[in-house]
Amino acid sequence: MAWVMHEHADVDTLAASVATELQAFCGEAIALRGQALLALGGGRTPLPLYRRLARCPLPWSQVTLLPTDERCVPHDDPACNLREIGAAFAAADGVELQGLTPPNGDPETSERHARAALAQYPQPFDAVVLGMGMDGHTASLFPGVPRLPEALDPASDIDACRIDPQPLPPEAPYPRVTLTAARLLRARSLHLYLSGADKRAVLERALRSHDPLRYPIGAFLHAADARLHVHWSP
Ligand SMILES: O=C1O[C@H](COP(=O)(O)O)[C@@H](O)[C@H](O)[C@H]1O
Repeated sequence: MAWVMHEHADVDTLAASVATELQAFCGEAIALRGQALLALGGGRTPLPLYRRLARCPLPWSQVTLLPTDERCVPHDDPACNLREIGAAFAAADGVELQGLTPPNGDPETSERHARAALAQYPQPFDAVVLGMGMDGHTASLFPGVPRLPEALDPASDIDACRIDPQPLPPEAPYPRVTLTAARLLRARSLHLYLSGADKRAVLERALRSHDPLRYPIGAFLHAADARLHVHWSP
């Protein structure tokens, strides 16, 4: 089994429990290597977790955060994952935020920008926090996009790629750049953070499906060489 389920009573307990785990991963990484590197999912669901983690005592100037994926919008746009993650970590004094896209969000240069940004950091990530959409996408690995097989290939040496979801998701209708499954799967610890009955139903379908092209989160749930910790609350 490549996944382990952790169920929590409510969203507060979920956020507190995962924040404590991530604090420990950061502390260990800083003690061993002098820095911690986390890739964090965007969207709304994980924001309470990030606000909670930001209040944990850590030497934040030794922590770097990157989004797992980005919408190609200017960095001051409310749809920008980096902007929302940065706001959630306002209490984490000195934390470094690394964007995947240029400040103007130009889609044409976003893939190159993301690869150059990632190349500055050692591998692997100390922790990755993934989210999941109602269509089974995770990061910006959307079902049905032509580049999905390449972006999901666990043996790929590509770290990031541009994705143009078709149709564009109504809640965030933008071209995207995403970290690839290969880069994310190499993380020292891998977490999927979910709440609500609707997302649980999608998760159950992805667990049964074994088709990551239909449910991209399946590439992580059923990965041969990685263990995904699934954290869920009603
Ligand atoms: O567009 C995105 O959606 C997913 C899920 O977001 P949520 O708002 O339903 O929690 C997210 O994991 C991904 O990083 C983001 O870009």
